[in-house]
Amino acid sequence: MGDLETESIIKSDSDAVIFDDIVNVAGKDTQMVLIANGIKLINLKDKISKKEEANIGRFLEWRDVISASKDPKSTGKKTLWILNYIHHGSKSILHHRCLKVHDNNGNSDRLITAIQEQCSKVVGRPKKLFVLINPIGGAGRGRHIYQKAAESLFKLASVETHVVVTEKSKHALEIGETHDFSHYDGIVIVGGDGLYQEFLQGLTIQTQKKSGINYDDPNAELSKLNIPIGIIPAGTGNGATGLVNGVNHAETAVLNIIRGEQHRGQIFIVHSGSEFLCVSALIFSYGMFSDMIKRTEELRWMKRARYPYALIGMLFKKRRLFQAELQYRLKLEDEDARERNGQGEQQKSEWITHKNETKNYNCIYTVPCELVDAGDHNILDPFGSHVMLVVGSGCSHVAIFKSFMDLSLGKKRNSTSSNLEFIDRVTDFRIKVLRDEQGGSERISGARARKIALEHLVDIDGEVIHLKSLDMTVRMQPSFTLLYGIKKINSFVQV
Ligand SMILES: Nc1ncnc2c1ncn2[C@@H]1O[C@H](COP(=O)(O)OP(=O)(O)OP(=O)(O)O)[C@@H](O)[C@H]1O
Repeated sequence: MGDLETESIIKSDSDAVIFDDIVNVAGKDTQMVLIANGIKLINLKDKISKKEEANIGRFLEWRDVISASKDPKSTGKKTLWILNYIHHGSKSILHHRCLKVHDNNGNSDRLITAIQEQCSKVVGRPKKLFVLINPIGGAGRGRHIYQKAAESLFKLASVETHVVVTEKSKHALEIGETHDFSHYDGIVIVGGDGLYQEFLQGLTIQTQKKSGINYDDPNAELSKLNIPIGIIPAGTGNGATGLVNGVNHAETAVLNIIRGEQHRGQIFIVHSGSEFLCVSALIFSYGMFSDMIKRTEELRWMKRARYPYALIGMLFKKRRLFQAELQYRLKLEDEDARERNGQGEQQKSEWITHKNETKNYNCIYTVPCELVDAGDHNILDPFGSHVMLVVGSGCSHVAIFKSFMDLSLGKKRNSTSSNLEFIDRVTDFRIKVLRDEQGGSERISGARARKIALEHLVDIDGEVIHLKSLDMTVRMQPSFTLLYGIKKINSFVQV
C-alpha cells in the first residue's frame, strides 16, 4: 500500500486511533499506531533500509495480522514481544513473518491485548476448524504437510482444530455426508483434487437432504453450501487449491484460511439419466480425457510415472469417436449487469442444439470457471457464473490437449479449427450418447467391449466415474460453494 493511501487512512475521521506508542523495531524507534483498519508503522528516524521497509511494511491490514504475543524468552529491561503477520509476496504467494518489537514505555501488555482484540474481530477469520487429511494422497505426505505448514500457524492465530485422518477410500464422501459441521466456522481439506471432490459431494448431499430437496431431479433448485472450505495441497493433482489461492502452495493456503477472506464458487452438478451422479469442481470431460484417466488407473503400479506415460500414449493413439447429441444453454449477455446489481437469479437461453452433421465427437470438456479476458492473457475465475465448453468433433488429441493447457495457463487462443470449438457463456449442457446397436447380446469383440466400457466412463476432477445412463445433464451452479481464498478478478471481498 502506498504512502498517500496510508496517510489518508490515518487522517480519516472514521479511523480513530486505538493505540499510539513508540516502540523499538530492529533497533530503531518506531511509532506504532493501531487504527480501525490496521497497524501503521512509522520509522521516526526514517533511516530504515529498503529491505526492512519491505519486511516491516508501512501499513498492515488487520486481516494480515496473525497475532501478538510476548516472547517467552524475553529477559532484560525492555520486554520483547512478537508481531506475527502475513507478507504478500509475488504471484499471490503468502508468507508468515515475525516482527520483533522491544517495549520502550512499558505498554507492551496493553498493545498486545489491543492487537489480539482486533485480530479476533477480523470478519471471516475462523476460530474453530474441522480438518480432514488424506494420509495417502500425493506422495503420502498429507500428515507431514499439515504438521509443517498448518499446525503452528493455526495455533498462532488461536484457531482451534479438530483433525480427522481418512481411513479408507471414499471416507471423505461419508464424512461430508454424515458429519455435523454446525459447531465449526470452516472446513480444511488436506489432500488433492480427488479428496476435495469427494468431500464436496458428501457435503452437497447432506445439505440437500437437510433442506428436503430431491437432488435426483436435474431441475431442482439446490441449497447452497454455507460453511467455508479451505484446501491445503497434498495430492498429485492440486488444481482446486491453485484456482482459489492463485498458487499451489501449502503455506499460502493456510494463511488464506487465517485471513478469512471468503468467496462463492461455481461448480457443476452432473446427472446421469434421472439420477444425481456427482458434483464437479475442477473438470468435466467426456471422451479423450476420460479414456486417458482410465488408462492411468490401469497403470497404477507405475506410481506417479503413470501420468506422463498415459498422456504420451494417448496423444499418439487413434482417436475414439463417439456419436452424440450435444445441447447447451447460454447465460444471456444482458445478465451480467443484472447480476452485478444483485437482481435475482440469472436468466438463461433456451437449449441450443450443437450443429454437427455426423454427430461424431472425440472429446467434450469444460472446467467450472469463467474465462475472463485480462488483456494479453486470460484468467480462469472459479468465482464466476458461466463456463467455456470445448468441443472436439474429430480433431487431433494433440489439439485437445493443447487447448486444455492454454486454458489452464491463461494463454489466448490463436487458432481456430472447425472440429475444435470453444463455446463461451455456457451454463448447462446435455450429452446424449447414441449407441449403435450392432452386436446386441451376441458375442462381441474385445475391442468393441472396451469401446462400450469407455463409453460408460466420464472424467470428473481427474477421476473416472461409471455412468449407468449415457444421457448426461451438467448444470452449472453459480455461487454454490463458499471458499477461503482470493479473488483475482477484482478486489471485492464477500464475507
Ligand atoms: N485412507 C485412505 N485409504 C485409501 N484411499 C484413500 C484414503 N483416503 C482417501 N483415499 C482416496 O484417495 C483419493 C483422493 O486422493 P487425493 O486427491 O487426496 O490425492 P491424489 O494423490 O491426487 O489422488 P489420486 O492421484 O489417487 O487421484 C480418493 O480416491 C480417496 O477415496
